[in-house]
Amino acid sequence: MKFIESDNLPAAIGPYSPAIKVNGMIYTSAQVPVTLDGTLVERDIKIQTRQVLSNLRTLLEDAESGMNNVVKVSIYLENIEDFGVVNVLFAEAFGEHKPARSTISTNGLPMNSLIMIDAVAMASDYH
Ligand SMILES: C=C(N)C(=O)O
Repeated sequence: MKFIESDNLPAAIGPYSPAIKVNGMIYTSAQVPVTLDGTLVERDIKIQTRQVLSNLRTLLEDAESGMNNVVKVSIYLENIEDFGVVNVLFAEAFGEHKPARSTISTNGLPMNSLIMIDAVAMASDYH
């Protein structure tokens, strides 16, 4: 098992690793909509979704994987009404690649975020 850290991402906001690599697979922690310096972006679902997807992309690339290697995504929303907007931005981020996905709305997210996303992906050296 390898603990993945990245200098290109904000620090974890709790006692967990950004991602773990095991058996050729990358398991990411849920990404929150914060910038590299740890600042929470504006409380707007489009801005927060783009930041989370950007953080996820950076994390996966630093873990020798990538968006096209993603197998499963989990999305956590504060408001299920944001589902449609998130779908549009999700499709932009993943393009033709369509991972398996689950989306749930929750009663509150860390840092009062509107969205968090985590993923399971194949590492590029997976056989
Ligand atoms: C933000 C998280 N991934 C967490 O608190 O688990």
